Amino acid sequence: MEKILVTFPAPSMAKILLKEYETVYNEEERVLSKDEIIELGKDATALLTTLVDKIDRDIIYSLPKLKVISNCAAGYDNIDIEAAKERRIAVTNTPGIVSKATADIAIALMLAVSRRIFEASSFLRAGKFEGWRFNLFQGLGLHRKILGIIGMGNIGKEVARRAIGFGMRVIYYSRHRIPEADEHVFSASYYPLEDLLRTADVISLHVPLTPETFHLINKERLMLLKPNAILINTSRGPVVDEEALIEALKEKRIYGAGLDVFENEPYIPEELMALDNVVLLPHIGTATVETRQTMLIDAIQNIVKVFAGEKPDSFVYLPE
Ligand SMILES: O=CC(=O)O
Repeated sequence: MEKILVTFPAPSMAKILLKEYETVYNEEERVLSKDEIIELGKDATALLTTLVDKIDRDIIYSLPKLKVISNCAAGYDNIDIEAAKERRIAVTNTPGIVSKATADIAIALMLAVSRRIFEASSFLRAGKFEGWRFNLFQGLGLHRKILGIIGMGNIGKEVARRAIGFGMRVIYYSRHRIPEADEHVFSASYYPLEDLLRTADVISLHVPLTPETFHLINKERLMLLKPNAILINTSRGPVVDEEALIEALKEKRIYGAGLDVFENEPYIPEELMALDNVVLLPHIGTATVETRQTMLIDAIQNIVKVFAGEKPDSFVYLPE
């Protein structure tokens, strides 16, 4: 009998889709501890997880019947993939559907930082608005500015599409160069990383978190940015050296930053909270009703397909 541990309070639709299986749900809005996952999942053949569940080697080796870990997220840095491979446990994710909602949040952050939306809104709510003033909250325009996309996968491409609509010029850096035809479709030219950092007015990060991308944006690279540059991160917090970014923002070496992700979520350094030139969001890149619903359906279908010996729509690792 297949048995699924769902680590988060999934909507009732999950129960309908999983009705044929034995299931255990965490119904509380809190992250399960390692011991709880091991205890609740002891006979589980599948785990349905989210990005806040750290599925480490201990968990993977403590669940003897496990066949599949289905992460309801695009990123999978929360899962020890090596350990899963050693035990021949499939790991699946939901990258397709998240692109548009995440790209929307990247653009929302660009506008919020460049046009100082939250500063201006707080000013008004504080009763300080005394009428139109020539110099009131002048920000920076995006039109004709250069957007540097780092990581030209599904999300990066959606950001490029949107930015073109704002009249931006798009350049990109990616581990794998996209085909020339695609560069044409997305009106994006390839730049080596350091050149992109020196050239772009707005930089948006869309890489997965891996050992190679940890602190990809470090102190030295932040030094390359233009004085009016804006950095947007909707990928994973540790891609940016947060301490180095705080220094750059404090010293006003760049114009600002828009962050949906942080190095040690949910911890946000006080110093970051205190700055005016940064917009902070609580990791809501994929948080639309439509996207979360489809992510859940996709994640469940991935489990069902692994159970049936079929190829899931998206996987990080699938045993032969
Ligand atoms: O951060 C969200 C995701 O990886 O889906």
